[in-house]
Amino acid sequence: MTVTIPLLSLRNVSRSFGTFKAVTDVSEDFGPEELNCIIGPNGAGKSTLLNMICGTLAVSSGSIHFGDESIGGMSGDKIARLGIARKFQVPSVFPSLSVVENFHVSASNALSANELDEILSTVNLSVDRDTTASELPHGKKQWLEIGMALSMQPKVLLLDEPTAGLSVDETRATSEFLRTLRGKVTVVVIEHDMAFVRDLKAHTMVLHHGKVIASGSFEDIENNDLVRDVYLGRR
Ligand SMILES: Nc1ncnc2c1ncn2[C@@H]1O[C@H](COP(=O)(O)OP(=O)(O)OP(=O)(O)O)[C@@H](O)[C@H]1O
Repeated sequence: MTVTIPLLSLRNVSRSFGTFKAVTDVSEDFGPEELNCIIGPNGAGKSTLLNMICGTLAVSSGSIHFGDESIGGMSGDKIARLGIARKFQVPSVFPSLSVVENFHVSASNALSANELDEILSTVNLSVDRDTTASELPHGKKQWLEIGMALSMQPKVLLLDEPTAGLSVDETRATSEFLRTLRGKVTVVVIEHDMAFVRDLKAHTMVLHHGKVIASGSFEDIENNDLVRDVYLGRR
């Protein structure tokens, strides 16, 4: 029997703001090179959880392990250097640089021509390689930023609403290319768009009022009565 050791492991992770508990006792494992999704209504604690994983916010209690390293209290820079890359909801790119230059600037180690081509092709930007970032439409800026995070050659890629502001076709293309990352990098995506989450076929965790109310395949989640109640607004 093969035992998969989780790459990222959260145990009883909590975060309070004053007396308000934004995240309470979250325990979850993210396996190596798996696709994972975190969903939940507005204010459920999704971004707070991601912020704790990448070191933007300290945990109030509980532990976060990356491999066998405890990263719960580490600075964001140190966590990034260990191999956890984060893309925020609003694209932040170098507007006057070309797509390829943006990738080179983001790379932690020099990218070979093959690595560069692979990233360009993954995020559908091969034909735009020499386009100045400021001239890209919003959707391609989102992809550029995912490419910039991939240029760091991370072990974990954290994405906060990568489909924000994208068209239906762009959203579908995004889930298609994220699926190709399975087997290459551990991906954790926060999303609101249920069609996208269904398409992604990822391990899905549902947060509600800061607590995990369900975790499993998207089919399990979709058929879970409590999750349906939460999304239909009955709780
Ligand atoms: N710095 C902060 N100070 C005080 N309260 C905060 C802070 N950051 C988040 N919160 C509160 O914590 C709760 C969880 O917020 P969070 O942004 O993590 O939710 P979310 O699930 O990502 O929501 P959304 O889907 O709307 O982005 C919210 O009630 C929010 O107002």
